[in-house]
Amino acid sequence: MSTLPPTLPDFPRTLPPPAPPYNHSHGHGSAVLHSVLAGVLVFVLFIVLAIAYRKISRKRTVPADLKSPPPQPQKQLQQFSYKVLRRATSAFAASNRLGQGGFGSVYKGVLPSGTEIAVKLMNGSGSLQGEREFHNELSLSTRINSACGTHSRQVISVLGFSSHQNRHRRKKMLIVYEYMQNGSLQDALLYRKCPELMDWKIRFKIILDVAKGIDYLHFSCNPPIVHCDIKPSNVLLDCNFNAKVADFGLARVLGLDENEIIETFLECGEEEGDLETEIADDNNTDVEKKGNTGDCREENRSVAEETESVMTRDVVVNVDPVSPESCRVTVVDLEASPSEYLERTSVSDQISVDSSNRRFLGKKKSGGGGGGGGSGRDWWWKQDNWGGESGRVKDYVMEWIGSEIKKERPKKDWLTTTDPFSSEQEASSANVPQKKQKKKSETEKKNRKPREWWKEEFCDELSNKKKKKRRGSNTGEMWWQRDEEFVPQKRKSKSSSKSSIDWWLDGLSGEFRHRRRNSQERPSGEIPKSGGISSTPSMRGTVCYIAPEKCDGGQLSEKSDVYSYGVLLLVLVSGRRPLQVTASPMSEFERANLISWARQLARNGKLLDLVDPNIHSLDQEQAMLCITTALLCLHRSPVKRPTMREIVGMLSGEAGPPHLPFEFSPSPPTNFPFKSRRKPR
Ligand SMILES: Nc1ncnc2c1ncn2[C@@H]1O[C@H](COP(=O)(O)OP(=O)(O)OP(=O)(O)O)[C@@H](O)[C@H]1O
Repeated sequence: MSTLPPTLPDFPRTLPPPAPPYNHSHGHGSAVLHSVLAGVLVFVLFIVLAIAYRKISRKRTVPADLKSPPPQPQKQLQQFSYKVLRRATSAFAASNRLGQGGFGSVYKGVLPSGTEIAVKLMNGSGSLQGEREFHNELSLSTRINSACGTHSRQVISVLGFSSHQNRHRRKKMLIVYEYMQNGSLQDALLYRKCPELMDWKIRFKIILDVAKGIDYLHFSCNPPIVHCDIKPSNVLLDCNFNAKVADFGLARVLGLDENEIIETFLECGEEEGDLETEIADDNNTDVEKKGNTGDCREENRSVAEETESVMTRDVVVNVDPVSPESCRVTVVDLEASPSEYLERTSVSDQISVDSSNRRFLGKKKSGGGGGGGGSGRDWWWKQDNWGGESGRVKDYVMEWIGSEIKKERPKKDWLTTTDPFSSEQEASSANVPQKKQKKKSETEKKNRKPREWWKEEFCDELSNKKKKKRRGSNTGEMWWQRDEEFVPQKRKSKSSSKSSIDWWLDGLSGEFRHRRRNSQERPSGEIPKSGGISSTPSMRGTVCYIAPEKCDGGQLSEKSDVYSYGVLLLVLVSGRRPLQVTASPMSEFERANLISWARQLARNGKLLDLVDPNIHSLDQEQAMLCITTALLCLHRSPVKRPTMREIVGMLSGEAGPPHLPFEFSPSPPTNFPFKSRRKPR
């Protein structure tokens, strides 16, 4: 019997739908798509990162041609802490004060290592110009330390700096220099009258040292550095009277913009003030307010000043950067009210000029003047131009001469003796009522402001003399009128309209007014920009020492230092200031302007009359050499001045002696009146 297996329920035979046949090409495509997408993403990310990286790295690395100047101050100069410098100078004690400049005081200090230093404390609060000078000086010093190769023995060494800001955000900027035991040449020669400087050998060495120092800046530094403010107070003397050129606050690197030089220094780190330093700040302010009471050098100076017949006082110079022709000088005495100051005006040979910020600075050299005044010469002042009480250079000199002569008038009325009207007055003096009248008018006359009486008496006298001269009478002619005769014919005819005082002022580096010169007279024949606008952003220098072309919109060049060096040479040989009236007689008045006097002596063949009578062991040949070189340096045209290298050659005897400029040769023109000093090779 067969049993059939039970039939399985008839399940619907539904098979799952067949899996879609595997599409090989589709799967491959999406994988490719994914990988492409990922690739694009990576690529984009890479691009973004690359751009970001480039941006960041561009910020960090400035192209080499835009970097200027390469040396960073922090790397080159030591950054001292304010505390260290404060301790070194006994909290800037008055007894340690060495002197005062335009933007602050200089103090003597001793570092813990025993090194003697001089610390210039620049009070930067509110003075942008002070800050700029600070950075400029640091920058230039770094450059001199690094870029100019071996440091010159004739240029001051800057050891370091400190920039400190206290809680009240008052900025103190300090520069540390090597200490120069004999201070500035100005002090040593003109105030202290150091006996050592009466030795010709030492004077001549200083002359040579300064020339070498400037030569180093012009020829060993690349690009050359123009000091822009060569004057006796910027020449410092060490214990052996070796001279060094100092103060680079106004110096410039040829071809570099001032801002480029300074920029790197603006990022200098500033120390945060702590309580101790702030207390010191307060003390310091007191010290500065009290002034210098214990410095024996200051005492010497004031004694010297009392004995001097001419009091000196600094003035403020305003040079408009837009129109340099409006070069103005203002005589300021802070102790006098603006209306008073004219009465107390005196001579100045130390005027710092800077127009970049229209800030003006000056420092008083002595009290006195027309009637008392301050004690001690040190003060500093900075402020914006205050209008009203200013005048042109000519006005200033006229005022100054006026005040000088006024002082002398009670003794000798030398001006009125040549006055054609004075004799008439004297003739009528027998008449008593007229006498009273005369007395009254004389008191009125005496009470006039210098400007007024100068104009009335002196200028009237000049015009009378001129009238006389035109009529054929040459008697009583004044020397500055004769000066015109020595001007080359071409110039003379051009400038016939100039007043006589203009020629006098010309000798005072006062060619401020010779604005339109022909292009050949300018260095490299460059043509002045229209409107007389200076190609340099600011004009800087010291009146009497500043080269005429600098006030004339001329381009900055090494030759302006050469001019200033020429004035310094004359000051060193003669032992006097460039502008000085020492007594009332006419003969002394003629000597008031050192440059004009030197030129006049050269024409008369009496160069040696210029030599300081206090000098001993004089080498006449060297003295003649110095004065002749000075006259060459003082040439009106910068291109005709010798270079500092040539000057060093002439003075050291390595080059042939200079020839007296033709216009100064006593007729017939002769060669230089001494033997060749050329060293045998
Ligand atoms: N390194 C130094 N060693 C000794 N004395 C110094 C030193 N530096 C400056 N002095 C003294 O301090 C005085 C002031 O110097 P500073 O350079 O501040 O001003 P200045 O050159 O006289 O005037 P200005 O700032 O208007 O050019 C100098 O005249 C000098 O007597």
